[in-house]
Amino acid sequence: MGPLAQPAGSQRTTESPPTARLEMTGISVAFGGVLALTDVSLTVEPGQVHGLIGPNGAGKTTLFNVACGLVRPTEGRIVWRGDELRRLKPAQLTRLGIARTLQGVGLFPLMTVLENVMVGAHRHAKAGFFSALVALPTSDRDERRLRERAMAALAELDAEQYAGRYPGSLPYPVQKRVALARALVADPDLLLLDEPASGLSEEEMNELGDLVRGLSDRMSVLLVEHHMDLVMRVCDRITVLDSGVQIAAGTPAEVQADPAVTEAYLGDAVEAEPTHATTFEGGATRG
Ligand SMILES: Nc1ncnc2c1ncn2[C@@H]1O[C@H](COP(=O)(O)OP(=O)(O)OP(=O)(O)O)[C@@H](O)[C@H]1O
Repeated sequence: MGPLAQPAGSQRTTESPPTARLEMTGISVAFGGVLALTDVSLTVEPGQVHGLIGPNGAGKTTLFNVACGLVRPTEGRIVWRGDELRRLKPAQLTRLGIARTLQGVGLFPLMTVLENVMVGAHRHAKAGFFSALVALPTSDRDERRLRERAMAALAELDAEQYAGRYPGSLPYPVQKRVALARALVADPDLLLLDEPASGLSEEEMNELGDLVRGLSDRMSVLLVEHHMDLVMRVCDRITVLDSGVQIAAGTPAEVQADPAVTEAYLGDAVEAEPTHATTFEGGATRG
């Protein structure tokens, strides 16, 4: 897969680098009696790839879900492009210039690959299958334009040959590429990626790393990922959570050198099943 070209219809050029900033400040989330996050702050700077890491149960997915409106924080502020998002809902994301891929794949099984990607380009696209059906364009001209954009996104991810197939008939890594094409076709200013490398081979992961790095000249990326090699290679900054609390933040080198981080991961490796062991420094993975 090569670096993604600007999707057709995009307004941005290389002369106008990304300017959108996501600021999450003092975020706390309680699920019943469980404090999943306590006073966590994270800013994704324009055009940066920001990694979010931490051992199992650290609160990564919860913070990711706060960023995409799936979880409402108990406390804290979310500011996107200078505006506070008080009641962020997943259905508003595309219109706000935010796209996401979730853990797993999440493609609609009864739609073709092309239709799945077209849904991603629709500014009112919602999360459900029937909403997605409604979101498909009605006019021939709209449909043609969307189809072209979706095909361009698929082509950039080397997946255009699967356009007419149903997701369930495709290998998992191809499905992941399609899910990424669906997120990118809307030409977002912020891309939220939850464990994009899970289930990928080393070569596919390297390609994904190149792709994510290449995206940063036109969008910011928040990356939740267990594969340390990938995180260290592609991120400009990293936030580390442990037990719902931020224990470190900085460049990959700073985070790697932080004893609190090593300690958190060592504890996790000791508690984890042998097959899920994580070593922070060796780039070993789990998930
Ligand atoms: N819907 C929920 N209801 C109750 N507790 C939850 C819920 N979602 C998460 N939690 C709890 O919140 C804490 C943080 O979970 P979260 O899934 O955000 O961690 P994580 O860092 O993404 O973990 P992993 O790496 O294992 O996916 C955990 O203790 C988890 O059990």
